[in-house]
Amino acid sequence: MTFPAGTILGYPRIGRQRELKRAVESHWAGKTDADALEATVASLREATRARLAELGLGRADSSIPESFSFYDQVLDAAVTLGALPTRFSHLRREDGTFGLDALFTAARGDGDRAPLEMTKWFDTNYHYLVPEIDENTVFSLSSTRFADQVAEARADGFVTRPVIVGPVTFLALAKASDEAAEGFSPLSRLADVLGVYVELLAALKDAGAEWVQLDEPALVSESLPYSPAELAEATRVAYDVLANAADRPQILVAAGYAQLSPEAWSVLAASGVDGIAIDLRRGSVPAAVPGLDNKVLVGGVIDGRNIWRGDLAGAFDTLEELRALGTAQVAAGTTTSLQHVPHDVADETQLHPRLVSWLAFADQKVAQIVTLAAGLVDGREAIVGELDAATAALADRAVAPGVRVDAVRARTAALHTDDFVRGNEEERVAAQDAALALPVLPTTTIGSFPQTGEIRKARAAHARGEIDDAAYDEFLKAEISRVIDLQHDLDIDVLVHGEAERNDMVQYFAELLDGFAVTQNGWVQSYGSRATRPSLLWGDVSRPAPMTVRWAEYAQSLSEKHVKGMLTGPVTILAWSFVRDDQPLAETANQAGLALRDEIADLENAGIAIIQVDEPALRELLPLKTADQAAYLDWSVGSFRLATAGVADATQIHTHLCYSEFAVVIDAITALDADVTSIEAARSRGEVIDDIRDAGFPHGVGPGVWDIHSPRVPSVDEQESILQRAADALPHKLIWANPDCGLKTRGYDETVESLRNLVAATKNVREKIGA
Ligand code: MET
Ligand SMILES: [Zn+2]
Repeated sequence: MTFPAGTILGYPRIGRQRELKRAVESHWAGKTDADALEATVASLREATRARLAELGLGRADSSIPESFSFYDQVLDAAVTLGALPTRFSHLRREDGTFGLDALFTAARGDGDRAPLEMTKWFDTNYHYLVPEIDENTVFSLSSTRFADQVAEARADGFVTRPVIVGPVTFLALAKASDEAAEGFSPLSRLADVLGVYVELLAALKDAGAEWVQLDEPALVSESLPYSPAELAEATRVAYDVLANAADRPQILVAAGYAQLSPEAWSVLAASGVDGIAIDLRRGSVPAAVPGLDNKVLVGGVIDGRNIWRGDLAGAFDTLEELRALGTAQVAAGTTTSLQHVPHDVADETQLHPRLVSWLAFADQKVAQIVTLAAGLVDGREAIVGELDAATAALADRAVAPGVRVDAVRARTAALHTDDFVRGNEEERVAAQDAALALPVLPTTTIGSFPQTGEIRKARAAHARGEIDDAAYDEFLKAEISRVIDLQHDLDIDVLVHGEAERNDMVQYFAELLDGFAVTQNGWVQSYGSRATRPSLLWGDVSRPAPMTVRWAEYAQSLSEKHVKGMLTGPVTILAWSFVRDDQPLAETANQAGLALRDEIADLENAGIAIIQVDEPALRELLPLKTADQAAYLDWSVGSFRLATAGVADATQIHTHLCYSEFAVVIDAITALDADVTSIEAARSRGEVIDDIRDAGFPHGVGPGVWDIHSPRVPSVDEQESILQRAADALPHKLIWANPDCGLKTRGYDETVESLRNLVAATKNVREKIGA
């Protein structure tokens, strides 16, 4: 059984108009029952199949992936393997399976039953749910969903290729449950999950699948708790069992996001699997190794993670190079699932046509795959017109106005090491102490206040032109003044203006900076039913005019206390946009850094004494390969320093990072040289404080005492205990009291109560430490 000449590793599942979001949220709200939801998503899958066939993928040759998920693909695997934590056992049905209610409850929690933890999927902004495994986890085939979807497609005249997280990646991404013994490693349960995968393969075959795709991106990563050698050995064990299963479809193992480790590559080549899909954008053509002669090799030459039309001729060259490895067949593929890009450039009506001609969203990438596949079958001559058109678009992009701006380039070229260095820390501390007159354990928040329906309505009305600029300004001023009054009432020490003017912490800046475009429909799933709309960073970045100064100045005019200036940092602006791929990220980051530096100078001149530059994405972009990490940290930290190093000693720079894996990037966080850093701490009840102490972190630090990701109101005691833990471990002078992250997703009732408790907790601790 051969493989099609071209395929994609997965397709966006949220729907062109975010139909999935609407359908599941309506179900969660109790407005639609499970049957209605199932019917809606079945029609969504039907539309996806029809669209992919229309774009040129074969209906019956397994080239269309079945990559639908209600919430997350790792959760789907956990449910199918029966591997939900015991706190959800009661949701198992009489026939032993888990239904939709179990899936959603594991994702979202239920009263005291905490949801599965969520974390970033490799170096993307997509979040998966972390399986919890221990010695006693019972694995058993607990859902027929994958097989049902194959059958559904069959009935519709399609032979699709189910996409499932593979056994090694499933366990490598899991964490030991709270019940596990100290030192337990989830991967030690490999032999036990394999039996279930064997059963699953048989069920898929029975339903009509001819190929199955097992995703094993763990095999590219050097950032997991297992070495490449351990992961390769697990791969050997796993695929020996699966390849020898008596009753199975052909197996394609897919490993995108970076170069497959040489160890895993050799193991997979020597194994009995039928195909291997590799990433040739972030990886290169691998070495010839024994066992390839009977394999299909899917060359990931179309980038699943960016939105550029790119170099199609170069992609075809790479496929031809792959043929020299002597595999049974070479097919054209995407590097990863297309779940990381929006659906269709054709849905954008406001973008400049010239920019549009350089872009490829998911549907355009499918068409590129179809072109490359035709070239593999019929020869380069057959597709030369398409290859040349893509090359011409690249050439046009290189010379278009705005892509390279001399004045911007002259500035980055003239940068000097001094531009990245702030004044001596001791002098800074003295100057800030004198200038700011803050109490011990100052209280503050991370920036945003609740984004009420009223705010969203006003923003939309303004965007539609229903209220004019003056009226919208008045609205925002009233909102700022309300938020300032509230903080006065709560007796918070360092205030914020609340960020009501921002639709999103990156897009707001993208709209005001040169070099960016924003989309109308470019939604990308972030987690569950949540999607973001990344901006397109296509040209040289500069700041035509101040972006936040007016609001900061107005807010400061309403208070005797300090109001923080609030900016998004250069690394996060890059990480949460689709960035240009025609120059090193370091150059783009410095351009953004300089734009922010100008903004910070203007804020300082306007009398803002404390300026916060958020970098929640600093950890996320950390390369998966250890060899690449130092260079990344160098330019990312550098761009933050470039943004912030121009201020006077007396101006206090804050930064905010919302994750607790502090230890992983502690040196980089120290090197940011911010005066104060706020981080996530509440979910682990302050565990990260020990890392901060052990590292001898020299700057101010605000370990979040309230987990804002949950609607729960943390009590005074709860917040006090985390703050007390900090006071016991760290010099009191360094500690700040604040929530975990911004409050924009919270409601006002819980916000006011939680902040009141935070202030009370802080006052209690101050008293105890005699401050
Ligand atoms: C994801 S980090 C968010 C920081 C931002 N200043 C806010 O409060 O919303
Ligand atoms: Zn945050």
